[in-house]
Amino acid sequence: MEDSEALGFEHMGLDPRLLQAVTDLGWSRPTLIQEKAIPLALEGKDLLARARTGSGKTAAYAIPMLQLLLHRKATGPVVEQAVRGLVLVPTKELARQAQSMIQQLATYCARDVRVANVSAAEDSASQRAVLMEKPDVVVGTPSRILSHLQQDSLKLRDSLELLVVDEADLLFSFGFEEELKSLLW
Ligand SMILES: Nc1ncnc2c1ncn2[C@@H]1O[C@H](COP(=O)(O)OP(=O)(O)OP(=O)(O)O)[C@@H](O)[C@H]1O
Repeated sequence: MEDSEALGFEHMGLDPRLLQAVTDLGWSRPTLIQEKAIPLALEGKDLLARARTGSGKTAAYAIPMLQLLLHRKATGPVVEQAVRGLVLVPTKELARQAQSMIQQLATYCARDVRVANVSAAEDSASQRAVLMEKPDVVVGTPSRILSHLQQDSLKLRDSLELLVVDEADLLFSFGFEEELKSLLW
């Protein structure tokens, strides 16, 4: 956002650990999509957002997701560790990129919010082991997520609170529609 009236990260009510990560990344101000999306997502609104490539969409969903999870852990009743956030992406490469970005933003709160990419190249057994630890956020392609749901290595029904469908147009054009439906309905 080039406008001097832009709402800076420091005025979004973010956890200082997230602000520190943003500073370390050298981001002095939010991009337009971040400025618009983050406050609404923090209010708990459902969003459908569209912006050109490279406009910072990953952080636009990752920052509020991390903030909401941190806030819940800091202020809510103590609840069992569970997968509360799911990020669906169309390809393994995008899963890697999304996880890497989320992980960078979670650098200073990695103990409180754990993020796992189930589409990483490891075998299914290693992924099951990761899922047994109940990471707070799981990133993956629909086919991989569905396969873990079917094997019961991933359970979302009673715990999922935050869902991101990243690159939704690609996800649908890759023919994931049926998998997405079985996942989400
Ligand atoms: N507020 C910001 N200030 C400066 N750089 C930023 C900011 N937010 C994100 N970036 C950087 O912009 C680049 C693009 O971000 P990102 O990959 O999230 O964009 P995207 O919109 O998701 O792109 P794509 O559609 O290709 O996935 C990354 O290198 C990221 O580190």
